Formats: sequence, C-alpha cells, structure tokens
Amino acid sequence: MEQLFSIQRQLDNKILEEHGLQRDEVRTDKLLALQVEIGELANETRCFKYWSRKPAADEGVILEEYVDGLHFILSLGIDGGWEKVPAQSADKMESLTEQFHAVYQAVAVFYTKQSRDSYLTLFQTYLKLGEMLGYNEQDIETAYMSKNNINHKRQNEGY
Ligand SMILES: O=c1ccn([C@H]2C[C@H](O)[C@@H](COP(=O)(O)O)O2)c(=O)[nH]1
Repeated sequence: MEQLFSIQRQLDNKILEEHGLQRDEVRTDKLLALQVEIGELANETRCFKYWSRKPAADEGVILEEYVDGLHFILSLGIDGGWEKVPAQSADKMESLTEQFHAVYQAVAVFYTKQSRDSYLTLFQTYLKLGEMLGYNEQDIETAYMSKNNINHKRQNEGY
C-alpha cells in the first residue's frame, strides 16, 4: 500500500501542473470529489436499493469505482503528510449500507478536523469497505494501477 502513495503523488503532480494549480487550493474540491466517488460506488453496488430487484454491477465496475475513491484518499494523505498507514482495517459494520455510512461519517470528521488520527480512521474504514465488497489487497492494488494509468493517459490527452 505504501508505494501507492508515491505513485499517487506523481499523478497528482501531473494534474496540478497541467491545470496550473497548487496542492493547497484543491483540498476542499478533493474532499467533495471523494464524497461523490463514494456515492458512485454505493450506486454500483445497489446495496441500498431495497425497492429494486436489479443486481449489483459487475465486480470489475465496482472495483473501478472503489479505486477512484482510493485515489482521492491517498491524495489527501499526501496533502497532510500522512503517508504511513498501519495495515489494519477499522471495525466492520453489520451491513454494506452501514459501512458506507461509517465511511461518510469518517469523511465528515476528517473535513472538520484534518489530523493524522482522523485520516487513519478514514483510510481504515475505507479499507474495511473494500474487504466487505470482497476485494483483497492484491485485487485493489492491481485495479488501482490500471486506473492510475488511465488517469495519466487522460491528462496527456487534455481531459
Ligand atoms: O488530484 C487528483 C484528481 C483526480 N484524480 C483521479 C482520481 C480518480 O481516479 C479520477 C476521477 O476522475 P473522474 O473519472 O471522476 O473524472 O481522477 C487524482 O488521482 N488526483
């Protein structure tokens, strides 16, 4: 997981440079971007759609949404200088829906008080969500690398 921070830093720096921005001025946008990605992820799992019989999206689609959120979480860690994250994950809630609420709660706490502690809670709650979705660390790293390459390409193509 730790090497992902340096890979993320390279992508962030490229994006900032492309768009003529400084790391500090995009923090609040980045936090909103994370909230949006978490919503997109929840939407693909359909875990809260008690009114619908339609099944969840394919695993690959869900995993791609998951690693979009991970990009922003890694990036927030770089912003704060918290690039060493203990591997353990947070408590597991009793359902996916509850776990999504726990992640949103962790984002809200982090928004109000951006500290190493609140960052670790956010990171670990998000890792637990990944575990509950059925992904192991290898799945996540592979999917992260693949999306990271796409993000680089998009910047090169003037996204
Ligand atoms: O500073 C940034 C801004 C964006 N992204 C990545 C994270 C997501 O993978 C992707 C989101 O882009 P959309 O596909 O939602 O446009 O961009 C970063 O890694 N760092």
